[in-house]
Amino acid sequence: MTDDVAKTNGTNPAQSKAAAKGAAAVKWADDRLGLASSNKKMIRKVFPDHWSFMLGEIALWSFVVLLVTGVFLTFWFVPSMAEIQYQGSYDQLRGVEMSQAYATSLDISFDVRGGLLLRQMHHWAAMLFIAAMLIHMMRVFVTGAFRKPREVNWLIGGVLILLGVVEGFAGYSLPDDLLSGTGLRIADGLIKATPLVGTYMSFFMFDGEFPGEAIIPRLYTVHVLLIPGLLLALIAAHMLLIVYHKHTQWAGPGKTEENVVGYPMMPVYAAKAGGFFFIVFGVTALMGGLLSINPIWKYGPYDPSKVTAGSQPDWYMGIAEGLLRIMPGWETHLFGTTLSWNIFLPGQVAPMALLALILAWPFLEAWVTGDKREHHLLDRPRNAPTRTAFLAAMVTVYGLLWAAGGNDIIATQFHMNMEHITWFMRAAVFVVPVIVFMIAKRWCIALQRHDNETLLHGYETGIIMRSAEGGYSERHLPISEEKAFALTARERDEVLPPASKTDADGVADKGYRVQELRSKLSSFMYADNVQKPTAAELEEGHHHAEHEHELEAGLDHAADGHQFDGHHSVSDETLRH
Ligand code: HEM
Ligand code: HEM
Repeated sequence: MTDDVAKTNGTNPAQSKAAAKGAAAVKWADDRLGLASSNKKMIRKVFPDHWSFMLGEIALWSFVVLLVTGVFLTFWFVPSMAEIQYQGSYDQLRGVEMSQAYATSLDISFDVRGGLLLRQMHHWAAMLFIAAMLIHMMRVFVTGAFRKPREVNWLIGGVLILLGVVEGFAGYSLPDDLLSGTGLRIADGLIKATPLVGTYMSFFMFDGEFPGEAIIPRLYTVHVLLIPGLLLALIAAHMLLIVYHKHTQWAGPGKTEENVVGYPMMPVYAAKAGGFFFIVFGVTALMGGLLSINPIWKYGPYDPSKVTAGSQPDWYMGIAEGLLRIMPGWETHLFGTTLSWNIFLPGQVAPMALLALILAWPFLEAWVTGDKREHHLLDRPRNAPTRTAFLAAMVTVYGLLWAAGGNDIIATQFHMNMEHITWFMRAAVFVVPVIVFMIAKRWCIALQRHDNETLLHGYETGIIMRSAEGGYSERHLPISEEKAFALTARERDEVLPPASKTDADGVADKGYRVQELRSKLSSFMYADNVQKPTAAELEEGHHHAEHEHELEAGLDHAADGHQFDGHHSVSDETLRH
């Protein structure tokens, strides 16, 4: 800054005076806030470029849209369950007794200018927020971006997704229409199913018997203050950790575990990210303007004696719904109380167990491999077949439960028996993910093999050559150095040797069982993987290719300009890996 001022000093006195004033102001602020030095670093912060890094940003910007539209909604929404008579402009409900929360939600939809747009934008942004988080989480998982040093950010992410879902559910409950109340009724059932303390918890939450008068004002505080505050704090921590760790990158020439290659924050990345905010805002505005969502006027106010046909929860609740629908009606009666496993297991235990398993995966992987190094280069999904297959299995569980949540719709649309669908789903959620796991794992391994083929023998050109003897063969050409580098920029997987019952001195090893489990998991996870070719194999591959080249020398013209240059198909740099 002072350098710039000195330069201007020499040129124009009027300008230099203004610049000196500006510098003084900046110095004043910097002395107190220390921003200049930290900003200097931030400005030069490098961010690698890949489309998949956009997913976290979609989550971020849709959260901003939620904050902005949510604040507007608070101007008109009254979170009260006090009964009033609706007198707004929606004819079909005029004169109906309803809560003030429902009446003001109707007002926002019909009588506040732009209100429906904002309500719908808010709701679409909520859908997008959770979808973006989930897909972002999958990309982090499948590329191994959760490895050291990013495990804490992975766990923060886990809390973010959980809070996001609860926040969405709380929002969905606020308008107090029939769908809201039906959702709350399910939540009440889930809470009551907690063994021993369930009823007390429900009474505590609803301030007495369901539905009571307290739930909407309470959910309102949770929805506009508590959870947004927590989300904001955690997102800030998430971002700070990304800056601190630096972003991961894909392997390629010049990109190592020690550097980050990409665009600087200023001006490129800031402009890109800033522009992206407007795209996300624009898309949600378009959706809010054009696509109807949650038409709360359709079913009327909440009435515990009514249920709606055809009501659907928001998409992210689909799996909870599916779990509840396929669970057999198990109950235990003990000392005059009923333990409702039919609700407790699918409603609380199963979703939490699934989330815990996914969140624990990085730690499980690190324990099995014993790898304590930092990783800044991403794994190609195929190079971690077990991890990728596990994700495929989880997505399958999710999809099946989602379908199970719509078993009534499947039954009516496809003229099927609902009982049959339920029975099918009960078996399918255990069997199909295992099959998917096996297929996905073999698929990854096949792709690894394909990579090795390409490295050793070049890529298939589709050009069929006829030899002097009359035989046909396909022409292969070497891949570029960049590609060869990227393909070989991975490590060999090590499989732990079987555990031994005694240590080196023949004394029984106490940790034997744990070591045995670890080595079994290690061979389950890594033994079938195809390792990248060794330097010697690559060398041999290219000699072989050269030999072929000599044989084919006279027939070379068809390969439209590509020179077969065996020496360069595998560079020295590649061999280093
Ligand atoms: C409110 C929700 C979230 C927001 C706003 C958010 C935002 C971001 C952004 C902008 C990035 C950098 C760009 C990118 O890699 O996409 C990032 C990276 C990351 N996020 Fe999130 N995220 C959220 C939720 C999650 C969740 C649910 C998880 C996982 C459970 C997660 C784990 C991570 C990790 C491990 C990184 C570092 C990845 C790397 O350096 O390659 N995040 N997040
Ligand atoms: C992650 C953040 C958020 C999510 C996922 C979310 C989700 C939702 C959803 C799904 C609804 C139901 C909308 C409908 O009636 O169709 C809703 C309603 C509402 N939200 Fe949010 N919201 C979030 C943040 C906020 C914030 C930060 C505020 C205010 C500061 C807010 C204020 C409201 C209000 C006042 C309503 C009731 C309006 C109405 O339904 O008529 N929300 N929210």
